[in-house]
Amino acid sequence: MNFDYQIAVIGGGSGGLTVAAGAASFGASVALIERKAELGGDCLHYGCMPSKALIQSAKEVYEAAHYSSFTSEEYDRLFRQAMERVAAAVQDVQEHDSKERFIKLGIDLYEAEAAFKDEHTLIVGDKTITAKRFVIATGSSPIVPPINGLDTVDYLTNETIFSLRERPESLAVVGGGIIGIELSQAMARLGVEVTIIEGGDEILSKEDQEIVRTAHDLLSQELSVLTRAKVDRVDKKPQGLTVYYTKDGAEGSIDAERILVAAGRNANVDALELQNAGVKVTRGSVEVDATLRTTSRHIYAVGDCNGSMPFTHVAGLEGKVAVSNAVLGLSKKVSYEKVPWVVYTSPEIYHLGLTETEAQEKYGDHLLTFKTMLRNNDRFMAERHKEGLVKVMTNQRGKIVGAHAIGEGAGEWMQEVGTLQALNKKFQSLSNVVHPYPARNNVVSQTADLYWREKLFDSSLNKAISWYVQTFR
Ligand SMILES: Cc1cc2nc3c(=O)[nH]c(=O)nc-3n(C[C@H](O)[C@H](O)[C@H](O)COP(=O)(O)OP(=O)(O)OC[C@H]3O[C@@H](n4cnc5c(N)ncnc54)[C@H](O)[C@@H]3O)c2cc1C
Ligand SMILES: NC(=O)c1ccc[n+]([C@@H]2O[C@H](COP(=O)([O-])OP(=O)(O)OC[C@H]3O[C@@H](n4cnc5c(N)ncnc54)[C@H](O)[C@@H]3O)[C@@H](O)[C@H]2O)c1
Repeated sequence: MNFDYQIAVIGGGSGGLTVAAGAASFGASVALIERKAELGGDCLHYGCMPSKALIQSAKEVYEAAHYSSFTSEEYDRLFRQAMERVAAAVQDVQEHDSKERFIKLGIDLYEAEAAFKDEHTLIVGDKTITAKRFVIATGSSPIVPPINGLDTVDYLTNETIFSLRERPESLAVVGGGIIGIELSQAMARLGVEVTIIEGGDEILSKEDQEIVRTAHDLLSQELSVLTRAKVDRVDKKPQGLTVYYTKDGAEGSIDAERILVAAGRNANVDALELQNAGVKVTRGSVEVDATLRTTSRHIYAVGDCNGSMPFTHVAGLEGKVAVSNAVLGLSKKVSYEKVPWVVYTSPEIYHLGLTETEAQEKYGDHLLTFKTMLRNNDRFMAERHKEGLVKVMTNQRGKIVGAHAIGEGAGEWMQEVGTLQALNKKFQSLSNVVHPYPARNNVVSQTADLYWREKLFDSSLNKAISWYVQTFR
């Protein structure tokens, strides 16, 4: 059977663009279908890029506020400037992800929503295209929980918050996950009074508990955090709204000008008519095996839509694996064991592998945990950023099973541990690498030194060395 294309990629975000560009570079005929006017997906338009631009602007304002206090009018102006800077940053990257770039690679672009007609046919707007293989990369959208009255207020999500130009006086945030926390801190630093309402026991539920406690304490200095709080309803008021919630059995309420919903993500699968192609959806996401194949063998799924790990670098990783399998015919498996992530709060949080609780469950008495508090490191003392810690867990031989940190710039300097793990090196080998003093990553080698201290202290080798020094030197 003849097909219009060898590969049709649905979705022009982080995952889809990686697949389309990779497939075209190997000489495949490729169709890329994107329902929005621009390529780039959530990361570029409503996610990583605008949020990181906003976080940087907010950080500068926050640091400046240590030296001179701003009036309400000055905060209004700084807020507008921050939002304009966000738009400029998105525009910069948009040029990099331009349609022309992909057309030049020989890819046929379709600007329409795609739906499967049958296993090899897509309806794309008023056209029909066929392909031998498909990669679904349709991403995710914000979950809007069924809260009474929420639909009567003009609530914000990550898709609308970056379009704000006027500073709200106050903001209630539903959800204390990564999105809620990053955006809340940025807003607070731009002069918005923020209250986070989190239904679970703690914010940032996927992080190591000790790291979360530090993050919670530090964030509470800048904004209000309510945990174990269930939002019951939202009432619209002439000026803003009131959020009613139940916390620990008691009812409470807060008034706010705006409300942001950051309550998790839903995979974008509804429009695809996946049943027509025999593709199964499990727990709301496209079901895939370790090679990223769906229940239809010629159809693959990458990125947020498959429910694995909703990060841009994971969409990129999966995109590369999908190219190997769908284009080159390999059966490469994707592994998430060595995938780190960073929460871009101030200070940043770095996450790799198991948390301490998970590692203790898995390794029990065989687990080694090495920890350095930043207050015991010269650079963090010098910069007066002493809050935070580094924690690395290994097995008895030094194989890294988890690494976590909270501290100024942790997203950059902790990746040293991620690189060691990816290269299958033992944690203690870092002790042999000379670090320039007082670079922040000294705190990582300082932590690796603890391995030797633990291993040598009280060991028979240490006793023999002591005997040798005392007897012969
Ligand atoms: C506020 C925020 C901040 C974030 N920050 C970070 C961060 O700092 N680091 C990080 O790693 N991750 C971050 N993420 C997560 C990251 O944005 C996602 O993991 C990433 O965008 C997923 O890429 P994707 O290709 O799966 O989906 P997307 O990038 O969302 O792309 C999917 C594309 O498919 C299109 N589409 C959907 N359905 C159809 C259809 N039927 N037909 C045609 N087109 C369709 C959509 O329009 C979209 O363009 C953040 C997310 C948010 C919301
Ligand atoms: N720095 C980064 O890499 C980065 C930044 C932002 C987002 N992301 C990605 O996006 C994903 C989604 O982020 P997210 O924060 O939306 O989701 P999430 O699932 O991490 O957090 C959602 C939070 O909302 C809470 N919640 C849900 N319904 C609620 C309700 N009705 N009332 C009160 N609380 C409620 C949940 O308990 C949870 O803690 C992240 O897991 C991450 O993978 C990554």
